[in-house]
Amino acid sequence: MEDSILVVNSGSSSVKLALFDKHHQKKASALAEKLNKKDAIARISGSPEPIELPAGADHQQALQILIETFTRKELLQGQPLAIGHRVVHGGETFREAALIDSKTITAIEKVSGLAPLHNPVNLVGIDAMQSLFPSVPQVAVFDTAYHQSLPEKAYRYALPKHCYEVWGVRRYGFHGTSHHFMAQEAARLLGKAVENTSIISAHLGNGCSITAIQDGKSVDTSMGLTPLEGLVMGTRSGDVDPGLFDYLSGRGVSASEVHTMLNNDSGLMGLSGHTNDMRTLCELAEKGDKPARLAIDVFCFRLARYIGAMTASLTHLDAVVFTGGIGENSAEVRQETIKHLSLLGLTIDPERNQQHGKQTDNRVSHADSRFPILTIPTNEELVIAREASRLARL
Ligand SMILES: Nc1ncnc2c1ncn2[C@@H]1O[C@H](COP(=O)(O)OP(=O)(O)O)[C@@H](O)[C@H]1O
Ligand SMILES: CC(=O)OP(=O)(O)O
Ligand SMILES: [Mg+2]
Repeated sequence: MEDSILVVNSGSSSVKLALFDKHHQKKASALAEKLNKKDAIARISGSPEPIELPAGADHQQALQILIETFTRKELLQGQPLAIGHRVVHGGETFREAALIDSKTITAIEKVSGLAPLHNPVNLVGIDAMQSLFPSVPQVAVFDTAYHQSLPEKAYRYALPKHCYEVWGVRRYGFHGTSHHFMAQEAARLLGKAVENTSIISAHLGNGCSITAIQDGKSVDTSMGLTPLEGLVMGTRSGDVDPGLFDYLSGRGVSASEVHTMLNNDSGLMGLSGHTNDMRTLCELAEKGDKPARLAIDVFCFRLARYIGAMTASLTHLDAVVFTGGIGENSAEVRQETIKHLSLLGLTIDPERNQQHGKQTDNRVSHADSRFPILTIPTNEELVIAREASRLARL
């Protein structure tokens, strides 16, 4: 008898799948990447053999092949009990996860232009799963939902009122599923109730954002109307002067070219001219590559400025938390960032930091640090599986 909950996390060029049992233990996971490219490829975790995808395979094809592989390997027997999807932008409609029906899909479509790298592929994932498993309940878990607690002073831009009232131009915030999980995990590690726990949570993956969490609730965050604002990211610029549009248009660069530049060709990729992969950049910088060093420096300095800024939203602080592929694994990024924050009394313990806090109690801060600094592995898939179970009433 099948007891799986399937989680689908579609990114711009990749799709991640995870299978959980009814008790939310992970049974299997898979990743398909380089989608829509000649060398599209997939892999099931723990299996050494990659799965061949047809050249140029898209999200729909990749999902179908991965589900067939799960079924052939008897990781999935029959239909899952429920399917949870990560959906990046939920606008102001969704304060929490929602069962997917035609109304939910229309609402997701309506805000797709605000997360152009994410929402359209999230919808492809939903459509693919509805075709494969038409009678299974499906749930959308929104990156924006956790940030619906932002106070108005944090979510409004200083723009003419009608921008918000007519067009919904406001800060929404993203990676909420991960930041929410950080609040819960930090509370558990610190032995506190989440309602009394206040942290600064830095989610540093391909997309990067930082959130101030006061007493378990998001009160400020670095991403805005779209997932472009704020920190330096893999290929996204984060904050730039909006005067850039006018300046570059005077030099023959169209708005859509600037959009592509800021989303796809900037950030670590733009500064280094090599790659958006932080691990590779650290290796290159170690060998003396100057653009790679600069990319890391700009990344860490911007992050440090934001950690400082986030303290304005908090009345107390229990910990600064690092997560995401970079936050969990890069001792160098944590060290270089925290170096800028000695005025706040934050200090790193080099040995604990090298071990990513794993051999201790998740702490990478020095005993003298005014506030603890923790590394916590994020687990967006687990949160999505829990939400899917809850809404599907399993
Ligand atoms: N050991 C490491 N050192 C530095 N960076 C790392 C390390 N492991 C992973 N990363 C970086 O993490 C980033 C990807 O983060 P991840 O959270 O997996 O991304 P996504 O947002 O796609 O889920 C990449 O820049 C990658 O280089
Ligand atoms: C919202 C966002 O930036 O997501 P990701 O990090 O998956 O690109
Ligand atoms: Mg991610």
